[in-house]
Amino acid sequence: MATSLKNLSDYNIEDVPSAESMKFGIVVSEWNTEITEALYNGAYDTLIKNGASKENIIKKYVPGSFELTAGAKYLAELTDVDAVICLGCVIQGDTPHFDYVCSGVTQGITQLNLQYPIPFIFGVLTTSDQQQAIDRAGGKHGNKGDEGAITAIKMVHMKESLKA
Ligand SMILES: Nc1c(NC[C@H](O)[C@H](O)[C@H](O)CO)[nH]c(=O)[nH]c1=O
Ligand SMILES: CC(=O)[C@@H](O)COP(=O)(O)O
Repeated sequence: MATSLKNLSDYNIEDVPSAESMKFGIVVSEWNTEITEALYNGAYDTLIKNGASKENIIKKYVPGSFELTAGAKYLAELTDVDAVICLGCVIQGDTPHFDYVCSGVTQGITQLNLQYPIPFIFGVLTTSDQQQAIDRAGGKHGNKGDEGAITAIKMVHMKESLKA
C-alpha cells in the first residue's frame, strides 16, 4: 500500500506495548537536516508517548544516510540499547548517486538485523524531491519517524515475548 493511502503516523495506541522498560538508540543523518530533525522529533515524541523514558533514548548523528549503518552498529556494540532507529533522507539528485546511497543503507541495515540480536529500524526517506520528503516528515502523509518508533517498540516486545 502506498504511503499516500496509509498515513505514516496512524496507529492504534491500544495495539502498542508499553516502552517503559525499553532503551532506544536513534541515529540521525545530517544530510537534509531539516527533514531528519523532523523525523527525529516524531520518533522521540512517539517513544515518550508510549511510555519510554527520555533517559532511555540515545541520539547520535552521522554525516549522511550511508553512514547510518556504521552508526547503528556502534550503538549496538557499545551500548545496551534494545533497538536502533535509523533516520535519514535521501533525495534524488542529478546523478545515479541516489541509487547507490539508497542501496548501501538498505543492504547495510538489513545485514545488521541479521548479524545482531536487536532490531534495526529503517526510517530512511528515499524521495524524488524535497516536497515528497516534507510530506513524510510531519506533512500530509504523516511522519516516518513516528512509524519507526512504533516499529521499534513492537519488535522489542515481540522479541521479549519469546523469552517469557
Ligand atoms: N545525497 C545524499 C546523501 N549523500 C551522502 C552520503 O550519504 C554519504 O554521507 C557520502 O557518500 C559519504 O560517504 N546522503 C543523504 O543522507 N541524503 C542525500 O540526499
Ligand atoms: C542522493 C545523493 O547523493 C544526491 O542527492 C547527490 O546529488 P547529485 O546526484 O546531483 O550529485
